Amino acid sequence: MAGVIHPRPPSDPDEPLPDEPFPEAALPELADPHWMHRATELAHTGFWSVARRLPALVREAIALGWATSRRDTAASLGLNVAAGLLTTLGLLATTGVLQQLFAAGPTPGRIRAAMPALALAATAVTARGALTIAAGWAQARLIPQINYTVERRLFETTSVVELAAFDDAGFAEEMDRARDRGLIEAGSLVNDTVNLVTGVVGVVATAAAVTIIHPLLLPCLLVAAAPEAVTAVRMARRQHIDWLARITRRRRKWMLGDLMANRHTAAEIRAYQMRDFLLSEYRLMTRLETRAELRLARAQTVTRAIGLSVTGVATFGLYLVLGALLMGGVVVLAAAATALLALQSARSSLRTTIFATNSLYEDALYYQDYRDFLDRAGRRVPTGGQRPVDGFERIDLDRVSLRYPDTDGAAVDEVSLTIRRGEVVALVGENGSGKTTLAKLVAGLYRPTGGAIRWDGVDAAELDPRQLAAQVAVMSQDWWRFPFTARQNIRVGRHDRADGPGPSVEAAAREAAAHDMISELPFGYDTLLDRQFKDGQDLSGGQWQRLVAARGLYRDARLLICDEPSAALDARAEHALFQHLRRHPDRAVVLITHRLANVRHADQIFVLDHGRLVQHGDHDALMAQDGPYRELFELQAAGYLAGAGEAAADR
Ligand SMILES: Nc1ncnc2c1ncn2[C@@H]1O[C@H](COP(=O)(O)OP(=O)(O)OP(=O)(O)O)[C@@H](O)[C@H]1O
Repeated sequence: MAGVIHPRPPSDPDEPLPDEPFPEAALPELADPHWMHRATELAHTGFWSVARRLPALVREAIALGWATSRRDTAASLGLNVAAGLLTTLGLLATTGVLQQLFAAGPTPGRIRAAMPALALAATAVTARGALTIAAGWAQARLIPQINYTVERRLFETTSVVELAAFDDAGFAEEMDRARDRGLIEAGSLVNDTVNLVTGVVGVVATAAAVTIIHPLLLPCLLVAAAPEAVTAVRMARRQHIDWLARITRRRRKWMLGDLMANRHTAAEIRAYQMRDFLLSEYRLMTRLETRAELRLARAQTVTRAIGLSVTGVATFGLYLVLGALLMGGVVVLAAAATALLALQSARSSLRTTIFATNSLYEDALYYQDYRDFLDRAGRRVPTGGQRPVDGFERIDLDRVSLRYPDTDGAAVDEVSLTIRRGEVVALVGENGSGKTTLAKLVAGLYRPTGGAIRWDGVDAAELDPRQLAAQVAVMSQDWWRFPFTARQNIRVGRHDRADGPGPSVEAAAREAAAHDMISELPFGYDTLLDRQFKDGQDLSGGQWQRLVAARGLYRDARLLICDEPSAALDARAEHALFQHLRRHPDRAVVLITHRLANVRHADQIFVLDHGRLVQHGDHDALMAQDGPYRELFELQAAGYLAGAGEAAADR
């Protein structure tokens, strides 16, 4: 669908819509959601193909339930089966009651004779009700547990897979698919399985009772119940396929609604006066949606009317057959009356079975996405080595390269350099030259696709990955605004650190020039930094960056990587931060910045160009050379000097 621009519907919202549909009316540039492939698969599968896959699906669902809670799974299924047996018993007891009531003799005597069967029927109905309630309770307990289990499994996996997996478009899409629908469908899969079992047990129990009463009644009952079952299948599938066909449009309608009622878009929508445009698109979507709903309602009414007519004829036929059997003395009156009662029970159980079959198949398709994703993600969990690591004297990069998936060239190309404890090392270069990628390689976030990184002579791949990560703090260029309090936002830098060595939250905030700013917040360090919650506050970009710097300093790691740590800081905050990024005997700092004044005092400056290391030395040595460092430095310096000159001229 992507890229196909369909004809636009009338822009005037009051103009009548022509008959032919506009499937891509609003926002035609949007492609279908990735999980639509399952919807299409479903639309093209017939009911009987679905039914054939049922045993495997039921096995899968029961295994999932069993792994989550044996007790609740056994109770959900066992109690429903027991309730089905009581249905049979109830119907048989009812026949007994009717036989006594229709027997010859005075009425009081017949009622007395019917009492034992009546008591049995009442007990069966009551016990059946109690079992059904208990089964419902077990089912209600089971489903949230399953939802929780599959959700936990997913997040345990997504949070441990290697970072490189997130650069793989296929992986990201599978993850979205697993999260979007796969998660929700696991609970439904089990729920629908229990419903299916309940429906099938109901049908079998009714059929058993009818067969015991008289074998000839069973085919009569099946023929009478069949039209309603066929109508239910047709209506359920039609409704489902129609629902699928409208998903894209409903999604667009939801997106338009979200644009008009969203804090983040409110300013832009007003600034560009987009209201009328968005409202007209929304109205159009609503009208198309209403038209589709009416079309479905019309079709469903026709199907229902035909179904009911055929059901009426079949029921009438059943009456005729029962009449003939009665007249011929083949069945007694009581058995015929019970058959009519059984018909109601069979119809309701059949309906449950059919709906559950349809839903179960759909659930299974989406649940498969979840399973596929877990398999794929499981293969991308870094294994790492066993060797312990605690600090370092030197980290050597030996012809290290990294090529991102689906890209032509290497982002980092055979770079060799050494970082020593106690040093401040700067990475410099134009946009896209590979600085951030190189820093992530040093931090162990990516594994090199070529060359090796050695910590005191040991290949990083042999080191325990958790211990290695504990040595590193990264002040990232693209930090996230975590919706926690200011204190938590700093503490997550090393959330499991007990009071002991390392700066306190406040000390780290002071070093990053964030303390005063945090103290001025309404609840100080306990202010929640997310406006979407009560009493939440927003920070400016620069204030957030101070907080991120405080987090990095709080982590108190042996290797501190600062990727543009001051891009959003004002001059005073920047000055304060760099006071704390100076040499420290126990740690090394890798600094990436475009503000070259900040790298002047670095022990080593590495200049990158298109992923390759093109210059190396300290500031004085690099300024003495005619290379890119001096060129970039002088360009920046000239900007400042020109500004100073103009300012002086203005005065
Ligand atoms: N996740 C990724 N997937 C694919 N390519 C990427 C990814 N991240 C970066 N790149 C590419 O790798 C190259 C190096 O990017 P990198 O972010 O390391 O540069 P940089 O020197 O830090 O740039 P800047 O100064 O703009 O921050 C660029 O061409 C970029 O487009």
